[in-house]
Amino acid sequence: MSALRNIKYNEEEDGELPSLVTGEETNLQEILENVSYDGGNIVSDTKVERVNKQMESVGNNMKGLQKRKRIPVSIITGYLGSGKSTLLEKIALKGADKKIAVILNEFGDSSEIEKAMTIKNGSSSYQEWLDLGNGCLCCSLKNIGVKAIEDMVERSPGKIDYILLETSGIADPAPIAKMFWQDEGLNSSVYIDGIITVLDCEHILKCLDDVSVDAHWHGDKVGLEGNLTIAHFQLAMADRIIMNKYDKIEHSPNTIKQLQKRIREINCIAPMYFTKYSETSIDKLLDIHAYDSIRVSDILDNSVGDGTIHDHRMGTVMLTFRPLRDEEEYTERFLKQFLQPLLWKNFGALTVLEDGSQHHKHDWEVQRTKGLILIEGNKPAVRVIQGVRDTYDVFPGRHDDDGSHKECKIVLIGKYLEKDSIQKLLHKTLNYK
Ligand SMILES: Nc1nc2c(ncn2[C@@H]2O[C@H](COP(=O)(O)OP(=O)(O)OP(=O)(O)O)[C@@H](O)[C@H]2O)c(=O)[nH]1
Ligand SMILES: [Zn+2]
Repeated sequence: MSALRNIKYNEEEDGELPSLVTGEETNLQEILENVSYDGGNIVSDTKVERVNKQMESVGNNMKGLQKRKRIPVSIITGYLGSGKSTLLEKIALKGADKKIAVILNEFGDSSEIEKAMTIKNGSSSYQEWLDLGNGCLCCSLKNIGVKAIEDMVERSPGKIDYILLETSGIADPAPIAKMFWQDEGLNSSVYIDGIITVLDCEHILKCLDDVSVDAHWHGDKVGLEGNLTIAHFQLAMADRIIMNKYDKIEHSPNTIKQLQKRIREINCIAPMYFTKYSETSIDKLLDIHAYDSIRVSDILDNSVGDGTIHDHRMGTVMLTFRPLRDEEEYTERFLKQFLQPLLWKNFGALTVLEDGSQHHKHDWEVQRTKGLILIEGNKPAVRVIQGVRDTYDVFPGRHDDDGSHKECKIVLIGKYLEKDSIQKLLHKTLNYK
């Protein structure tokens, strides 16, 4: 940001000063009309113009700075009793040098109030709390939550480096993640950095296999349609998976293997960490940029497995395909004829059989989309696609320096996805031979 130059009068630049005006001159009016002056200094118009330009660029830089100082929000989700609060406390302790605001979104359980929202600033902490009352962000309290977060950021300018938002144990994180995207106001002051899902190693398999729709878990009804539980959604949306309560399974290697396989079938891209009492280093959890373009290539590269579906209820589909020929194929074909039908028309739910009858399969739904799209042609470009349910955003990507990416890659995590129908649609759209 260029410092403002001094605009005091100086002879060579501003020409000679008009003779002193005593007020007794007969042609006083005429003299005054010929003098141009700016705020007490008599300087040339060019200088005034130059200063205004500088003011403008300083203003833009300030806005840019303001813009840059957006605060990352990490959403911490996971089943009741999985260890979310334990994780929060660990992060707050380890992050004592960082200024962290913690927001709790419990089901109006007043005992949570003492765990109020704290902004840890070294030793002292500001006790303020955000009570979202009886209900949860994912179902009904969105706007209150958005407003409260905005107020909090306004109230403490420069005092917050990170926001950790703990959802209630049976909240679906997708609508909460979308809220950060869709709300212009929020979009200016905060951004969603990633979703951290805490699992209870001892109970999670039982919960995922609990097919009776009215399954009870800790006394809360959580069975959803089609034998899916909230745990499926919390897992599908995870950008980091904390396999907590490892002490409960550490002596049975089979359980550990079975657990890893099962979790990977649902979400094969999020890094997984086994922990005891949510003990893990915080640089694995903060600043992960899971929702913008910075890290998407390594996220896609580190995905394990081939993304074939085992748990048809909720699984990951991963497709790699040739770079797109040009901008037109990207917008007219890839976006309009592949991605949008996939996200918006619960494509695949309704299939017309040979005899013309309609066969209504389970409604399928993409929970999370991440894509790295290479566009060739005379204006080569890289696009990063980030999606939550039916909302997607496109960011300019960066050609990796070593040019290791030769193909496009897209990962979809969702309900009842069928890899071959999606593959067929893609091949048809890009008329693969
Ligand atoms: N054995 C064992 N217990 C744990 C571990 N982590 C947390 N706990 C205990 O599990 C219980 C629940 O932990 P919380 O951190 O309150 O879990 P939570 O997800 O915040 O629970 P809700 O807020 O009710 O959704 C507490 O008694 C913790 O001490 C662990 O790794 N091993
Ligand atoms: Zn909810």
